[in-house]
Amino acid sequence: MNKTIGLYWFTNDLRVHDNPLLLRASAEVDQLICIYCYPKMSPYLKQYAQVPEFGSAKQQFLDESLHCLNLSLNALNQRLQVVDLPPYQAIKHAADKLGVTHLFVDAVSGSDEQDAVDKIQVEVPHVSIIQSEVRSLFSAEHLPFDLGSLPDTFTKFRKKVEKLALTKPVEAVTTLPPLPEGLALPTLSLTRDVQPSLFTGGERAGLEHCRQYFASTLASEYKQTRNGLDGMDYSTKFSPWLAHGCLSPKTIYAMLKRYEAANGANDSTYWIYFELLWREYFYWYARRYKRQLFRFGGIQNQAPLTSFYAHRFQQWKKGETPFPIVNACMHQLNETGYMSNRGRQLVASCLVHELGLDWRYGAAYFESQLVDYDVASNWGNWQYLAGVGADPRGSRQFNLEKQTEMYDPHMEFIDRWQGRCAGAHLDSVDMVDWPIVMGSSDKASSSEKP
Ligand SMILES: Cc1cc2nc3c(=O)[nH]c(=O)nc-3n(C[C@H](O)[C@H](O)[C@H](O)COP(=O)(O)OP(=O)(O)OC[C@H]3O[C@@H](n4cnc5c(N)ncnc54)[C@H](O)[C@@H]3O)c2cc1C
Repeated sequence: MNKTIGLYWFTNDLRVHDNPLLLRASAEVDQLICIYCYPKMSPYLKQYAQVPEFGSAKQQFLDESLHCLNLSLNALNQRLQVVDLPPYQAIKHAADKLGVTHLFVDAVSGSDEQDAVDKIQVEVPHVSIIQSEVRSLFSAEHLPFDLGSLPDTFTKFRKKVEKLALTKPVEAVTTLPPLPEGLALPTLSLTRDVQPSLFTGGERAGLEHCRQYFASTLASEYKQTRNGLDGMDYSTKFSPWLAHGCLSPKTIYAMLKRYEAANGANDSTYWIYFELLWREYFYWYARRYKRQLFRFGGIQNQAPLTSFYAHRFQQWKKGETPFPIVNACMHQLNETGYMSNRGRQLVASCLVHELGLDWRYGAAYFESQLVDYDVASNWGNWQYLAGVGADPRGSRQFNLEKQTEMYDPHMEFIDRWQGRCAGAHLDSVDMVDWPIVMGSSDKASSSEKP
């Protein structure tokens, strides 16, 4: 009988523990190839984010996560091939060259990845595609509604799912089929200088972070502290590992339940689950709305009133606006690749309401910089704040002065991140900055005015 050859395409599921799809691959094929297609900045992202490349903290976290995954696979006599090709080309090449019979891929929430899977299904029909949820709390069969009937607000969604029993994390993969010989794909070696950073990528660091978090009492105070702006302890900081799939939400949930059993459940421990449900909502939202996630008019298909002021967008990105709290948050993002949830809400509100910019520019800039960038959570939250998403109130404008009084009353955060930007104005206020060249005809016409 012919050998079956599987190809496991890692996307945002960079782990070996609690990975039901990898477990399935290990049982179902005779040989296995593990690939990851290294992301490149798309022309769309370059245009909207207006940066030539991803932020260095984000890149470093990804590289560390891939390195760690490779080590985990090496321990199972396998290896990760980090491929310098777009997914469709890489998979097609492997299918043509080696006769891949099975493709294993997470049920992705990004529409580009799903388009690649759909194209493979059509163009390489002999490959069986096995897709299942690897990075959500629930699976599609688990949900008490069809995806097409996803509730239009988070609260309705939460009420339907929060009492559902969750399946436990799966047992660790202990063996993997061997790698077939003869696959020549252009691969990348990830040897960058490691810079000091807030987070270390990879499942080992992620699991260690969770253990330490739940070994402390922080979870019992989470609801009171979660709106902090600075520091490691006010919120869980699970997001970078969740976004890359170095941690699964089920693993976190299981640890949370163990913590509650040992220390008691309270509003704060529940609120961690509540926030994971927000993530879950956006995961299904992205799968439900696909490309509408990136549409100016959002899922409401109602384009907001806005304009494009190139200068204002640059000020926002660099943290040189007249709003110190916004500047401080943007400096924090540019330096670390991370920003608090409160900060994200404030800078997004500023971009949309104070600066009058198209929300997609802000979302794209976040995509290029955030160490925890997640397509669903990022674009879903931006839509929500721009009033074109799942917000029942339509739109949210934060009063930046009041927010500063509440969350940074002594301006410590602002000073730490140098948010006070002397003389910052939204637009030019000096006549010499106006881009009008006074020629003779201008003089003539201006002299006609009273
Ligand atoms: C404009 C905007 C863009 C955002 N972009 C992203 C993004 O790209 N990736 C991302 O993971 N989160 C994003 N968020 C959500 C949230 O800000 C981060 O998840 C959170 O700040 C991460 O820090 P933490 O892990 O300490 O969060 P915690 O407060 O400790 O929350 C625990 C977990 O719950 C989930 N969570 C919390 N709040 C939200 C939320 N509003 N939406 C979805 N999930 C949530 C995250 O997985 C988080 O790790 C965005 C929020 C806004 C307002």
